[in-house]
Amino acid sequence: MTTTHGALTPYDAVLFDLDGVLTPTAEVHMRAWERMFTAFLAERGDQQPYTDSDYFDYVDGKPRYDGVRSFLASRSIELPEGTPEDSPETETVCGLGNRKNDAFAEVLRTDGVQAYPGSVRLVDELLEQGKAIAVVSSSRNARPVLEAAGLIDRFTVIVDGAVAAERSLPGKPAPDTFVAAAEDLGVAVDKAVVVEDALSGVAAGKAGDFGLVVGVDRGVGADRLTGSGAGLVVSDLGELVTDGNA
Ligand SMILES: O=P(O)(O)OC[C@H]1O[C@@H](O)[C@H](O)[C@@H](O)[C@@H]1O
Repeated sequence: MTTTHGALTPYDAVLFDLDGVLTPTAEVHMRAWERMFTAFLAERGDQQPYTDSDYFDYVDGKPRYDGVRSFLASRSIELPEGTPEDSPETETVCGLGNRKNDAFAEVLRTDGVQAYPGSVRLVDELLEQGKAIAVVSSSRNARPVLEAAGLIDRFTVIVDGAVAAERSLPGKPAPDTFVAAAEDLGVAVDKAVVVEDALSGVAAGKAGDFGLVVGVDRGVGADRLTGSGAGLVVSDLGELVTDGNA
């Protein structure tokens, strides 16, 4: 078995994905996508239902409209792109993405967010050790989610979907958002660790030649995370806490 305690010790910075890594919101995104795509396919009379595999293979970890585009392409469904201003009723790539976002926002409002306790312990230990940390998320909801989870004050560098759009950075699986976060922290990529639960995010870490890519297995499967480039796979970030025993 791979030793996890102390695995982060040689590195200066840790770049955390958010949904599914710090907070259980990957599940909320997943269900919101399922609700939207299931209704969309049913309206079209499509016989092949939307499944969790569709989420993991085409949507997970990617920016909102990239996820829509990627899933529609997998079913050879062509829709106009539209614009981010499209209303959720519009039958466009952007309209469908915004339709899903309404479902996500409703859950966030009604249920709130509790961070994974093991993830909070690791973040706090890294801060105590003086390591640099950042959040790198494809989501435009990253700040509200961090706020709802009570984590926002722990992070000075947050590269989210809105920042990526402002700086014209391509989303995961491209490495650019992680590289930008390392630059913002002033740390070289080979001294930084990427922590990800999505195949697209692990692939981004691998493509960016980061010192280590940690896969967090929240359902994708350890083999697939390793196959996409994870050097280490854990099921909870508490496994990486050293408690002074590194
Ligand atoms: O639509 P948002 O909130 O900008 O999020 C985009 C993506 O953000 C990622 O973090 C999630 O893994 C995806 O499920 C989600 O689709």
